[in-house]
Amino acid sequence: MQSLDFRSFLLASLFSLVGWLLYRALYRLVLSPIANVPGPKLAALTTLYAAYYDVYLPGQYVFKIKELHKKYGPIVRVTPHEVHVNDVEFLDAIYNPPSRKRNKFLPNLKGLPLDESVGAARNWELHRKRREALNPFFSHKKVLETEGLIRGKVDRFCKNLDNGLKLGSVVNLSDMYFALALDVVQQYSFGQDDNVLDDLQEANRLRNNIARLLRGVNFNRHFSWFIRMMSMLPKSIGDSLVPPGVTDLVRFRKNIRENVDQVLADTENEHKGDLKSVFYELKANQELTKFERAPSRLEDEGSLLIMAGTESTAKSMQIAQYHLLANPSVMARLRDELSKEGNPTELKVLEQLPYLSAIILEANRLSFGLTGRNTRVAPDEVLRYKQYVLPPGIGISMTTLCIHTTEDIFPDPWTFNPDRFLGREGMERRKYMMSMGRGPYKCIGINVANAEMSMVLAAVAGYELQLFETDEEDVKFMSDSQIAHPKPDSTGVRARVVSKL
Ligand code: HEM
Repeated sequence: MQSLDFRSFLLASLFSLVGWLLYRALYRLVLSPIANVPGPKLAALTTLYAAYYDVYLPGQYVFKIKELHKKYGPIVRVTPHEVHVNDVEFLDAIYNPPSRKRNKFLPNLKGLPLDESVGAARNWELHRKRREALNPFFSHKKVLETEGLIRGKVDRFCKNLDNGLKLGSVVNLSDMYFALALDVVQQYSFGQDDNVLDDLQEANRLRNNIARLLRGVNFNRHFSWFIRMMSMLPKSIGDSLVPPGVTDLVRFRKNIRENVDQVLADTENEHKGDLKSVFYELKANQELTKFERAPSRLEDEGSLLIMAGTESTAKSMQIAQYHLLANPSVMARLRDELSKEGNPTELKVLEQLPYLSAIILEANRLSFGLTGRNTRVAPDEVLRYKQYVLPPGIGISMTTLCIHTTEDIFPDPWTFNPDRFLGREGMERRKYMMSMGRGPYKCIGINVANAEMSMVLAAVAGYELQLFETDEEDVKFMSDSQIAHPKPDSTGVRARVVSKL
């Protein structure tokens, strides 16, 4: 009797499950308010379609989406809950509508579990509060005050080039740019750094770890339940099953937590340093609630700051450097511009140089910033795109890939051409740049990144470098995993130091 009851229970559960799946399929394909948006039926039916391109191929969904637009037109349904628009004139409606609210889209925040960081604040109001606490550290004025810190690091960078020249060895510029960006953002955040520029083997190890960690982002985003499940298993079993990127993330966060704890434990501010650094100021900011200053919240904020400040900046610097070395005419024009100004090193002068600024913009364009679907949600507003009505709660995205390779705006888009940002037309074109994001969520570190890039690129132009076993695929956007990844077996941009000019 008991086994009969159990069988009936199983059967009833099975029927309910099948019924629920059928209803869900019907809803997604027919009843959903975005059922009329064109796109592959499989993408409308299940997120596994996106997962196939994101995780299995991997990092190819953004490229597939670009293809889908050729077939389906400027608006495509890319998952059951999300549409993608390929129309630069719709940028502001998604990212920067004056005095209207935009939230972030929950499924896209699951890739990097930094839940309490400013970047993961899903709700516009919470985001604004966190952003306001950070803004003062990133103003242009504040960056000018930290010029000496960046100059010290650029000098250390050049010492590594001098060493390479003396020893006749090959230098790994990717490791060096990574170390530069990491040292700077650590100083900015914690008032001290690990001086990774002095230990390039460590820089190489850390760079590879972070790249591996980022390669895990798409998996985490689609299968966050798996990560949660693994974390419940005994450590010995869990550790052997989790993908390598997750172990790296745990190690990375542990390191950040130690930094945060050191700042919190430094009650006399003995290690505060001369400059105001983010976490020393946040811990003293009485306007923030206790939760906002709690160690675990600060650990998330620190992890985001270090990761965002290091990886993206290092990437843009590598891209600029590669193209400067691969295109002697571009390097010649940069050297000419610098020499006409008396080879300046001051940030205030460097940031006014039009060609150097155009090189930085072009490197940022080809870095593609955050390469995934940068999805927003209008919480209380119906959006309209052509004849399509997009009700509140629907995810709407545009990828930087689509924007930065729009031929009408950026002709011959895969060619490194700083000229496209010069003159009146060039100025006009800048408004379509998305590498730093747009609107209230846009990059907070723009001024820091620009300062680092202009100072180091000007300094390195003073050396004759020759690329060593490096080609464009070492810097090209070939797969998306939060940021652009080059060919999988790339060892970075490497060069021989031929002479000091
Ligand atoms: C060339 C270098 C950089 C690029 C291309 C870049 C790109 C971006 C992009 C696209 C976003 C927007 C994310 C979104 O819309 O959700 C962002 C956010 C952010 N970036 Fe950067 N970034 C760079 C450098 C930096 C630096 C140097 C720092 C720190 C010193 C930094 C810290 C941040 C932070 C904290 C956020 C989150 C801002 C928020 O959610 O309000 N970034 N970055």
